[in-house]
Amino acid sequence: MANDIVQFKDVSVDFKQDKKVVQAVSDVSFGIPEGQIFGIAGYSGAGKSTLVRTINLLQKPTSGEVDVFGEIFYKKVGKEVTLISESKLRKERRKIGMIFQHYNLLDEKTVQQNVEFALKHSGLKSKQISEKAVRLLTDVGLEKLAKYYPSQLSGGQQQRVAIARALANDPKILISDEATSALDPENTIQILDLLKDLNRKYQLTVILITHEMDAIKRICDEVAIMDSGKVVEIGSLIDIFVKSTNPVVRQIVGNDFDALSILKSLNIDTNNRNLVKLVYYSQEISQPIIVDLYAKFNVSASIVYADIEEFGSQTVGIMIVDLNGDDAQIKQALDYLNGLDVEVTELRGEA
Ligand SMILES: Nc1ncnc2c1ncn2[C@@H]1O[C@H](COP(=O)(O)OP(=O)(O)OP(=O)(O)O)[C@@H](O)[C@H]1O
Repeated sequence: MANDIVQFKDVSVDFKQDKKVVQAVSDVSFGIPEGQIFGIAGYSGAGKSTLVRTINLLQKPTSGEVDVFGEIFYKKVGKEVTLISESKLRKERRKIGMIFQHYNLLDEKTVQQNVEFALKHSGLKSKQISEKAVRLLTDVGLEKLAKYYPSQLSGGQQQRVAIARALANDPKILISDEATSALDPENTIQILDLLKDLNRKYQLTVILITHEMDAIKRICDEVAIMDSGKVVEIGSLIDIFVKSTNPVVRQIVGNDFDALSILKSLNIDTNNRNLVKLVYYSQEISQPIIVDLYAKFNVSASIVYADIEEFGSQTVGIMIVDLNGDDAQIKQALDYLNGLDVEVTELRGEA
């Protein structure tokens, strides 16, 4: 689409290992909209890092096309290759920052010098470089630690230095490849929230590669699920975590909203019961539903399972209820729920 900052078109990457060929990425096509926090999730070995390394051509595709900033960076159809020039690629790469699980800081340099090092080829004078480094360290909340050495910092603080360094050349895209995987939960949350702040403040497109679903749920706008080199499904958090029925996606993102798996794990048979799944998008709604169904339709709803989860700023609730009452009134009750913007799925006889 026109506002995609990255577009993959039929991208494949093969690696030759001994006599075997490993297809790390297989015919992947999708776009990453500018200004989004876009998650790429999947198990280890799914091809996430390899795919993302094709953006700045750290990895050339075996076939397919990668467009970045609206330009063809690489295109290979048959034997014909179109490739961005070496000098242009060098310039464009500065607009693509990267952070990883390992911080890769220079131990013998201070925090500020680590950031300044990334500005060596920026064309700025040394005073401007210092000022910019201090500004970047302020952005990541480390201005007070500018004179410290990496070994004196916690993992979360070191990752903040790596983020400041990745932002040194004012990138338009920040690729985060498992950047929170080695951090404890508290530092993970702080780094994720920092990425979100930077995304908002600088309209920075963030590509978040992770196997941590909580990270995706906390900050991503959209997510692509990868498995065995392929993209299995792409969508909003609600599309993927709440609505997807793809078994591979469910296996990767969990079954919190998959009624049949929930019932199976609770050992509950759907036959001979009026089990209904209700999904709703507001925290206040669950209690009134139960009360309303009885008051308005004389239908009693006993809760078999209930959960509420946060997806960014969106709250989503799920209840599985067993309805008891007159058939006609149950039907009216379900119609009523549909009208309340509650998604209703009848589960009778499903498993
Ligand atoms: N340079 C390489 N040479 C050979 N095989 C490779 C190379 N890089 C990756 N692979 C293989 O390609 C597949 C995809 O790897 P990739 O690192 O992209 O997956 P991933 O989803 O990012 O997983 P992880 O988070 O573990 O890195 C794996 O089977 C991996 O072993």
